[in-house]
Amino acid sequence: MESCFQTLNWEISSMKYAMYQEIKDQPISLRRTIESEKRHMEYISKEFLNLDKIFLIGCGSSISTCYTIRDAIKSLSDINIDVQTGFDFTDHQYLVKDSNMGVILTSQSGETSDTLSALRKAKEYNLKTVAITNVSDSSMAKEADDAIITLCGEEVAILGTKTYVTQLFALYVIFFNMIKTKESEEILTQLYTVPDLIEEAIETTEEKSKEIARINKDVDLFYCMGSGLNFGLAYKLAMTMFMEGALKHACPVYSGEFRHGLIERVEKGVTVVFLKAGNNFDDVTNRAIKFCEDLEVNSILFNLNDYADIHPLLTPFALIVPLEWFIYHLSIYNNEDPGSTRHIGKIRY
Ligand SMILES: N[C@@H]1[C@@H](O)[C@H](O)[C@@H](COP(=O)(O)O)O[C@@H]1O
Repeated sequence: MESCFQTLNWEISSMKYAMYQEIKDQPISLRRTIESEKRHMEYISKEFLNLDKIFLIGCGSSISTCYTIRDAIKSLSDINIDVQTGFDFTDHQYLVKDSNMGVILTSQSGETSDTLSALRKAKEYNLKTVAITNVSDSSMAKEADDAIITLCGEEVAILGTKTYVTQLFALYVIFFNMIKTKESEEILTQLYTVPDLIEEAIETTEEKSKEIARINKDVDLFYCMGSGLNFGLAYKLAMTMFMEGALKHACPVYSGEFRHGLIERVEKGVTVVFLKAGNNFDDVTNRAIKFCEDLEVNSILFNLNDYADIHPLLTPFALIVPLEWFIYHLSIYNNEDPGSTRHIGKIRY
């Protein structure tokens, strides 16, 4: 498949860090990917429909999309999905040759060694494999049985912006096409409004997020909490956005686990970022928010209802841009380039 890099000619402003332009590139990346890969994703959806089990493999930003789709569809269907890191799949997964299972490997670069070795193991056991990657001539794109190529152009910022939304989008198309209910069809219809939604959020959410960043610029540790499908986003926020991007300490917490650890640490001076979908997934998150309020914890709330009027199972698409602006400006307030890296590059160790 022809590389998309030569055809994209976006101007990178020399005055801003790479992440700035990459936030802005998200709508065009989505539109190009939809135009080029929509039918292909629907085909993969059919191919994977009758499998006994589907493994989703990735790491960092890429595994966060796997957690999100797993948790988004589990309230609507009993599709058997198992999310694993490449290392776990390679080192600890028992497999039987020729079993009726499939593996979807998510990787911006298509080269991450742990995910690549999982692909090679899946092939050794003759399982169906599909890579979702941003690099059309990467090892994963070449070695998997099939590959969905996200057309984002080069992504420089370490934490993953446009590759995150397009990868997540591809997983939604694949899995929501497997569920034929009225609700899933409504979600699929709304999914195709996401490029417009993101375009609008890029224009309208920066100032508010910048202010949140200013207020919290000296915070050292951010706990990131969500339940249901928002756990995947909380994971991405902590692992790649705060730690890799803003170089701040952070820890993802599943809201259901709040009272088994973090509850003993919350007090005035501790900061918790809550992600809310505004539906009944949020019961346990709401209880944690109330508990923290009573203890004067520094709570930062990103709630779907404040940003978009879409189905709660699409929440990550509505919250990602305000979160990106928050991380972008938090980094600037701390004199850090949000896209740079200290020890690990875009192409891995
Ligand atoms: N520092 C990077 C992360 O930012 C990235 O999310 C992850 C997965 O990379 P890829 O999606 O290319 O497999 O690898 C590294 O850990």
